[in-house]
Amino acid sequence: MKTTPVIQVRDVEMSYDTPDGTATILKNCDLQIREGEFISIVGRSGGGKTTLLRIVAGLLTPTAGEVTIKGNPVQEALNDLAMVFQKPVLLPWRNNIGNILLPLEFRGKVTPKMKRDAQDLLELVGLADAGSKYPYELSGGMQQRVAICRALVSHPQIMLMDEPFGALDAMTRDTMNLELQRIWAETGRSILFVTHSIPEAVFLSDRVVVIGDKPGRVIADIKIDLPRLRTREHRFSPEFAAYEHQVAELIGVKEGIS
Ligand SMILES: Nc1ncnc2c1ncn2[C@@H]1O[C@H](COP(=O)(O)OP(=O)(O)OP(=O)(O)O)[C@@H](O)[C@H]1O
Repeated sequence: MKTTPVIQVRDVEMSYDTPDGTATILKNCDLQIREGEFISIVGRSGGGKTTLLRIVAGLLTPTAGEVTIKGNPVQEALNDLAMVFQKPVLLPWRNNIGNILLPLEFRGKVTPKMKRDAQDLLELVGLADAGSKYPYELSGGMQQRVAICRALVSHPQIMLMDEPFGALDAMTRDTMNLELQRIWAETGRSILFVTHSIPEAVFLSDRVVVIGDKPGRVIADIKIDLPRLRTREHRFSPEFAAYEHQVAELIGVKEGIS
């Protein structure tokens, strides 16, 4: 893993004018992500996680501070980024290969090589036979895998993922965690991942970043020193439990760990 920061968030602030006055959602927010790192952002609901991710994606402009991607302003680096949302948002009238190729179509002509790449990605996520099928023929977890293929097809250096497995049942979510870890290991992407689930964050991440609320800012940046590739069994180790408790305490979770 190289040490060059691919994402640099410096002193970011985000405020909104509301009928009750100015609401400051993020303040003095600093974060650095290096090439190939998997970073999760956790924190209380409403603490500003999605806001921070959208600022990094260039979808929101911060009130103050800056975000750079490989040293450039976000707006000049959009080709380096791809985003995966909580819902897969696939076009129902296009088959799955057609959905995956969509970002490339927006940029110009789709070549046979790009089509082969899309098929390779389907194989990577275990859906080799799904290309000619339509989204409605797939389960929620399979559709989210197609959405991940769509994010990967343009070879972005950075994947931004906003609670992508939040709508899945626990078993499917576990499987998707393993799958995402494998894709991350095989493709070498930097991933910034927002989640409500502390076990998911600990399982997937090189570092778990905890956002405190009112206003949101980074209150802890915890290195997860567990071996790769992680297996289901790692979830039951004392080291894993210790990380879960450390993160839960920082968030202020009093009972249980979501
Ligand atoms: N356009 C807006 N105007 C005013 N307030 C906003 C606006 N957009 C978001 N907010 C507020 O910003 C805060 C942070 O929202 P955000 O979605 O980033 O939090 P979050 O940590 O991702 O929450 P959750 O975990 O529930 O998804 C919330 O209190 C939200 O109401």
